[in-house]
This record gives sequence, structure tokens and C-alpha cells, in this order.
Amino acid sequence: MTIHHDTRPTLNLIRLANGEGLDLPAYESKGAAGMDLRAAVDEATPLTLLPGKRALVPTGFIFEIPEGFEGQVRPRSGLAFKNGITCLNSPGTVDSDYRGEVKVLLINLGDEPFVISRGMRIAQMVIAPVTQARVAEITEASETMRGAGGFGSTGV
Ligand SMILES: O=c1ccn([C@H]2C[C@H](O)[C@@H](COP(=O)(O)OP(=O)(O)OP(=O)(O)O)O2)c(=O)[nH]1
Ligand SMILES: [Mg+2]
Repeated sequence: MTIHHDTRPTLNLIRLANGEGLDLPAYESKGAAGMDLRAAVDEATPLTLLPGKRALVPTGFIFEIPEGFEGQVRPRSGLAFKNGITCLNSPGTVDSDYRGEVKVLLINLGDEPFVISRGMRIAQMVIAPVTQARVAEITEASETMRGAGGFGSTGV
């Protein structure tokens, strides 16, 4: 007999008043890297994002990102391709100690107004491990083959 333990970290979510009735953020396929985030805009007043404009779109939830992880808020490629809708600060960073509502900073890079209605899947969040480095100031950089070469120094 094999016992399968669920080793996945737990993401605790707190539903806010504006998230009432919304589906939980969810992985839309078995191997999806990101869980889709839904717009917690008012049912009666959808948000219209005009070309070139940006908006902070609420998700209706506080996310308790587990310690040692971050939440990366990323665009959905379908919205980007079809409508020019992307995350301005991509990838958005949700810290594990953040206890405010997660919001999605969308910008319309397309040439048509884009209507965001309640429950629309507007972005996705990837839970990824992070490492905090110990910061130490030194006076000389160690020698390497690359040295200071960068920005195309190795050719095309
Ligand atoms: O797409 C995003 C990006 C950030 N945040 C929230 C969670 C994150 O922990 C906090 C701060 O984000 P960030 O550090 O990127 O912004 P900042 O401009 O440095 O703000 P702060 O001074 O609060 O750190 O804002 C979101 O809800 N969505
Ligand atoms: Mg910050």
C-alpha cells in the first residue's frame, strides 16, 4: 500500500466583502503553474480600461503566502495576445508578510477599450520559492572569465 502525502505548501485565503460569491483562485489544469485570479469589481459597474490606461483591479482576497515563498502576479497570455491586456509591474511581487488585498495592476496596451466584468480571470499567480540573501559589502570583486563583459559581449 502506498500512502500519498500532500507535500504542497498551504495557501490560506481570507475572503473580503467584495469577494463574496467569487470562485476561489484555482489552477485551471492539472499541471498549471499559476492559479487564475478573478476580478472583484462591482457586478453592476464593470471596469472599462481605455487604451493606454491602467487600473488596480481587486481580487477580493487576502493571501497568506507561506513563508519562504512569494506570489508572482503574471499576465494571462490570451488576454495579452487578443486584447493587449497585461500586468504593468509584471511579475508583480506578493510578499509572504503582506496582509492586504491582492490587487492586479492591469494596463491596456491594445487599441480598443477593454471591459473587465466581475469574476473575469484577469491574471494568474505563481507561488514560487524565494531566498533572502545576507548582504555584505566588500571592496573588490573576485576575478572571473567573463569579467565586466555583458549586454551581448559573448556575441549573437
Ligand atoms: O501585483 C501586485 C504587486 C504587489 N502587491 C502587494 C503585495 C506586495 O507584498 C505589496 C508590495 O509590493 P511591492 O513591494 O512590489 O511594491 P512597493 O512599491 O515596493 O510597495 P511597498 O513599499 O509597500 O513594499 O503590494 C499586489 O497586491 N499586487
Ligand atoms: Mg516593496
